[in-house]
Amino acid sequence: MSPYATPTAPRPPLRVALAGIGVVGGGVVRLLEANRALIARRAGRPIEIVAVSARDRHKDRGVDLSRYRWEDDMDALVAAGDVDVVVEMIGGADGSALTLARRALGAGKALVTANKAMIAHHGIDLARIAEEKDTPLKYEAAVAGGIPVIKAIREGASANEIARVYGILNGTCNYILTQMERNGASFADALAAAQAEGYAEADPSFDVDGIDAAHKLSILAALCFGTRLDIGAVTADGIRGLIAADIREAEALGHRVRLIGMAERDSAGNGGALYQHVQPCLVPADHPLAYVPGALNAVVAEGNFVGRLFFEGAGAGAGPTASAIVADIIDIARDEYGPAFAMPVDALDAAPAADAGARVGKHYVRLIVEDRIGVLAEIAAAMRDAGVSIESLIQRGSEDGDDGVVIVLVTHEGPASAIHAALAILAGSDHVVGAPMLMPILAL
Ligand SMILES: NC(=O)c1ccc[n+]([C@@H]2O[C@H](COP(=O)([O-])OP(=O)(O)OC[C@H]3O[C@@H](n4cnc5c(N)ncnc54)[C@H](O)[C@@H]3O)[C@@H](O)[C@H]2O)c1
Ligand SMILES: N[C@@H](CCO)C(=O)O
Ligand code: NA
Repeated sequence: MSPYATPTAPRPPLRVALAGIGVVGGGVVRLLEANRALIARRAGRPIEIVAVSARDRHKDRGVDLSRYRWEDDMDALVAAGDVDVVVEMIGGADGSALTLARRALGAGKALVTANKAMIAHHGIDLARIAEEKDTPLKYEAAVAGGIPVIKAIREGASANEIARVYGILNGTCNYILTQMERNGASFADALAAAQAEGYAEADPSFDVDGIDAAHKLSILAALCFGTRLDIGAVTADGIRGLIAADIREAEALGHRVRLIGMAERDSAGNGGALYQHVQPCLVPADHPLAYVPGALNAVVAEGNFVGRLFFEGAGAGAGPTASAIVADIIDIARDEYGPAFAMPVDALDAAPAADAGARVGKHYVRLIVEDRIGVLAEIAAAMRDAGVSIESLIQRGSEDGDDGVVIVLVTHEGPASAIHAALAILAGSDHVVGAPMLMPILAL
């Protein structure tokens, strides 16, 4: 039948079961209820919640679940004959979420998930089951929340070879950084506020240690480069080590600090090796990424015909995440789906990991040192011995509550491995207090 044809009989409703009714699950219930009529017109048929399941039936979630069938046991969602789509919003790479996902796909049901940890670790396995069962596996909400970036790259940019993909992939970290930058908030207070807003993972160390962004980056890399997901090849440094002085010094240097995930083909052409790294970086203050505030995310993809694409929008929170999940459900209702990673699993290549230490660029190094004669000479000697050329060096007074003075170095272009070597030398110094902070200065 032509897709333009009016169906002779109304299409039956698409029947959806929701597993995990927390921040995201509550948002999905609210969205499906609020936009029910519009969604039915766009999807060509009604979308109905037929069953819900979570850990605690009696928890107050601010949504009325009494009109939906409650299942204590998630397996019942898979076994039910009246469920077409299972929506997984539990979280965690393994455990209940993975068991549910495998069983749902194995039973030939469509799976929609917001779970980047699970997709990053098990996406290939799950995509294989989906292919074998000819059923959809959709995960728009898993990467950059409400930004339709999976759809944009998988479909809109599918004609392009993509050389590089990068961006702000964690709403919690961006919220913390902008709170520190704009309001002088402490790290702990800003994190608590992000948690209260529902942005953070159940264990917020996944956010602040860069792990959540690494999950998302690995998924983007697979999509952009046609490579097999390899979370083990992604290195991640988080934002725990940042202090207020880093935010100030970055500004004084004409930059802002952002947690950036970047995946790129090795320009040295080492058999298509892939660089995949998450780390706090100095971004030029006039680059669009520097203007991304709060829990927003942004993704930049560079295609060989389309050029630079920039996507920005809410990366976390109930509403935006629900928007992405329901868009996936609508695609399923329209029978619009294809391979999860834009090509069949067997067509994806394995890409070796590129040597991150060989990457050349300018770097920001912040040290806290004892205020005594000879310390600057010691730092300069460590840099010289490791082959690091210093462009500028600033010494500031002591940080509140700290004994030492703050030294900020900007290096000339050089390999990251040389700076690591210099910092390893300085780690042996009695005069360096605490851990240094190293950030690439991006030239975007
Ligand atoms: N919060 C966000 O902004 C956001 C955005 C994008 C993606 N996500 C992802 O969405 C998923 C859910 O996140 P959330 O913020 O809604 O979490 P949440 O903690 O608010 O909700 C999780 C839900 O799963 C249930 N649950 C947890 N463990 C369970 C188990 N073992 N068995 C049965 N039920 C269990 C909980 O009872 C709760 O209802 C995660 O994968 C998260 O990474 C969250
Ligand atoms: N904890 C995640 C949720 C969205 O994936 C974040 O802060 O970005
Ligand atoms: Na998204």
